[in-house]
Amino acid sequence: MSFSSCYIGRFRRTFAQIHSTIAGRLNRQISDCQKPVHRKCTWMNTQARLLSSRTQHSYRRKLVRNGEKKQLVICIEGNIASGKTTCLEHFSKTSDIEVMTEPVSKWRNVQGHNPLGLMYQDPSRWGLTLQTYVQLTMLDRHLSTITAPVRMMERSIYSAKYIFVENLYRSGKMPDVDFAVLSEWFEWIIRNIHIPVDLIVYLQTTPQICYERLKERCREEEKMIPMEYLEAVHQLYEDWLINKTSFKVPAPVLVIPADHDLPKMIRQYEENKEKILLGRNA
Ligand SMILES: Nc1ncnc2c1ncn2[C@@H]1O[C@H](COP(=O)(O)OP(=O)(O)O)[C@@H](O)[C@H]1O
Ligand SMILES: O=c1ccn([C@H]2C[C@H](O)[C@@H](COP(=O)(O)O)O2)c(=O)[nH]1
Repeated sequence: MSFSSCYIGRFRRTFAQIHSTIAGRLNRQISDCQKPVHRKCTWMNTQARLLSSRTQHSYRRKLVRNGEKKQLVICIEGNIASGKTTCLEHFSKTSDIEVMTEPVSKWRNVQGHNPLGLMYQDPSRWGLTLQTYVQLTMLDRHLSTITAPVRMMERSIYSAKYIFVENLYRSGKMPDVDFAVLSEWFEWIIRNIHIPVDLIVYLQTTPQICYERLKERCREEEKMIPMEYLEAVHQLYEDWLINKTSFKVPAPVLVIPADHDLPKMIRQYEENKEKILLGRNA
């Protein structure tokens, strides 16, 4: 087999895997968000109907998650090492809440490769690779079946794009063409797939505290992260969720100050539990 046919064969297999992952998570129905339509059709038919519906009507139809019901989806957002996983651990003890951490283990090992580590070593070369995989795995998380009345998940497909892709691009570490490809992928996803988020819980920290916690956690790939990186991520989060000057915020935001020690954080989580369970920020 020639090098090119072997390469094309591998590309086709990878594309088929990605396609079946996403398609498998989707209900093969189309929905207009206000008026759900319950028509069964194939993935290809769905695409065809989406296209035709867009040309004929002003409202937009989106693909929906398998078995989508009225469960609440809460996304926990915050800087690296702000305490998101620790927060989820706390709420995992509550009945009726399903917690879902970020798929970091996948980002550290995809078929024996470590895109997270590669990205930190050479962001210009590997930023696109990591963020493409982050986008896929986060989409997979958003579309997976919810098994409890409330789902709390760590970060979202939105922060992957609005914080991490944006940071790579703004810092000059992502070439224009990589940013354009990722942006078109992202825009297609949010235009065509319904990704419900009911509340964003923002763990608001100072970059200095995150730096200390990052050092304490000591994840191998993150050893070279400088303070400036955490400051840039912090500013992007503040502009998105507090100042609301950068990107559209997909849900109401509940801000929890998170520089405090663990006992105080747990008290704050308990104080905010009812709001979180109701998906409210006030
Ligand atoms: N309130 C806190 N005070 C001190 N250390 C904390 C606190 N919350 C978390 N940590 C520690 O900080 C590190 C990062 O926390 P983690 O929950 O993994 O953050 P994230 O998931 O946001 O990256 C971990 O070592 C964790 O034990
Ligand atoms: O889109 C993303 C999301 C996360 N990362 C990096 C940042 C951290 O090194 C790890 C996991 O983040 P935590 O805040 O510790 O959960 O993944 C990224 O590069 N791009």
